[in-house]
Amino acid sequence: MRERPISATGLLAEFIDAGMLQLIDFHLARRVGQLADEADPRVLLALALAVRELRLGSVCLDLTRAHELAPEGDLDDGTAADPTTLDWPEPTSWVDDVAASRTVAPPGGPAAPFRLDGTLLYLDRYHRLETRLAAALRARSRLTDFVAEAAPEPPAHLDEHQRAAIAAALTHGTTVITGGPGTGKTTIVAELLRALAPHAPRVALAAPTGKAATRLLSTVGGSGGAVWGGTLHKLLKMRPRSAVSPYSPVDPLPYDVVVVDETSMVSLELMTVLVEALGPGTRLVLLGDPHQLRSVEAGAVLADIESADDLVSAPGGAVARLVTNYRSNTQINALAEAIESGDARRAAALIEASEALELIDFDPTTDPTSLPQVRRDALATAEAVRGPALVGDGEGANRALGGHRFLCGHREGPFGVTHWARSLRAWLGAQLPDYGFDTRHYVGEPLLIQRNSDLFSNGDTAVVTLLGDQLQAVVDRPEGALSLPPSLLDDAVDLHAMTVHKSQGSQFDTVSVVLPPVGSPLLTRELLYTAVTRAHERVRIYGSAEALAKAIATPVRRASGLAQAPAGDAARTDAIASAT
Ligand SMILES: Nc1ncnc2c1ncn2[C@@H]1O[C@H](COP(=O)(O)OP(=O)(O)OP(=O)(O)O)[C@@H](O)[C@H]1O
Repeated sequence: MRERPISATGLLAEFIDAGMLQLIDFHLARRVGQLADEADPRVLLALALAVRELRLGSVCLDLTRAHELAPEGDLDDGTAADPTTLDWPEPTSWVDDVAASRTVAPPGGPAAPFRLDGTLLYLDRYHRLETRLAAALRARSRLTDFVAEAAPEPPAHLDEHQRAAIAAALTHGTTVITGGPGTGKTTIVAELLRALAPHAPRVALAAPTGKAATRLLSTVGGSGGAVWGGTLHKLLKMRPRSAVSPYSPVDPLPYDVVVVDETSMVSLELMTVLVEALGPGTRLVLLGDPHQLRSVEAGAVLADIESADDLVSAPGGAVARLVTNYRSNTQINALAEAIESGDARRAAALIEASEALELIDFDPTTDPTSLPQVRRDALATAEAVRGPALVGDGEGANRALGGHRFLCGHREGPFGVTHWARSLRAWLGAQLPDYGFDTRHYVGEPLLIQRNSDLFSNGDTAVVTLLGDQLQAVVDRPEGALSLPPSLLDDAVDLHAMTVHKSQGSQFDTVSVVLPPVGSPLLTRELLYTAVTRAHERVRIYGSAEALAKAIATPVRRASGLAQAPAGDAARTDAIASAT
């Protein structure tokens, strides 16, 4: 039985019991209701669901589609109820009741903790962020200073989409370049910066993670001119957990061009701060793959911008799409396309027909290392890493580490990283001499770094290597291997398996994906797509055919009003004026 406070009764109790609301959602809605004398359970339900949706990454709740929401978690105890059997309020009168509540105000209306914009219910702060971002992007789309600029002919070896993307970025103030892995996003940034060097000498290359920023900098940093590289937080001089930057249109970022990689991982808040920090003379180029997993915080900004007609649009803005994956084999590309388009039957047929693709069902109650393919991949990778590590070749060990990776959707439980990494290490410890001690470092130990420093980035990997008679952690850095005493990486974690989330931006020859089980909220199309597209030669999917089909049929729904915000919406513009 789920925990439920005695203050929750009636409708709210029903939704808590069904796994649709957590206690935090309930308490927040109830407190706001108390402060504003709001006792209507239908209104409190709307507020609580809006809080829940924000917690899960949506910017708002569409009241007319609330009945499509699924319960969260609690897979094992079977207490999650079928949400269609719940007593959902009738949408039209629900919207009216919510609109009439003192807890809620319309866009541009008086101060209130929640805003109702049409049928979208927001926490006020997120409505303001969305309004500010839409206004800032639209204002940039009206900048025409770059439009007439003479664009040199892009290099002939690039494909037509890549050439069009470079031409777009040369002649627009804001350009969004989307494309799956290996479609040449990084390649064209190098070409773009070369072409821009005469007019745009001050360049900033940024990304949401330190690792992605370093990778971009090392790949394209040598294209000429002075190039700054780092995380978006560093670029914007934002303190941890702060949403404020000292930069603004009055005192903008001092760059001629700002390029952002891995934009799909950028939250609504961070994107708003970024776009508002740009002066009219600064070009903005956003790169990313909108089909990958979204930011940890609320928002799906890249996907919203790509799908909206007028957020980044002519004359000052352009969206360009790259399509050809030059890195992965064609079967992996075809599988990724089938996943992306929601075609589970085609995905299953491709897996059935291809040598490079495998679906392996497994029993979660048995140890993962009871599966022969798991044992083979784990042992082959550990031996390939340990060999060079034993003879002081840290770079070779890191290269071998990129040969294969176990990726899990879950962190905990039988499908999770902790369980898989622990059992893989224990089994390998029985196969290889001096391998896999819990208490001290060992030769060939694969590590995942989880914090940023001046020397390394969160997400970097390292292998413990025997250098002379010393154990050193050799960190894989884009600019070259870095040797450190392993004690400096004591907070790094075991890398026999990692989460799909953490794998974003990385590539491996072979990927083994451990799918979450049917019923898990993490079993989504984006998770599977992200995992599969990390591989360029071979993919093994550990999970049932049902879980595979379910993942492909379940796109992450992140509600936001960004893509639909009507152009020139007076109410929204007024809201900005009153908010700032
Ligand atoms: N037009 C092209 N012809 C041949 N090879 C290409 C072309 N464009 C890119 N490549 C090659 O394809 C590989 C992938 O390119 P790149 O790293 O730029 O893609 P990406 O979109 O940035 O990938 P990811 O997002 O996965 O890092 C590189 O080895 C690059 O040299």
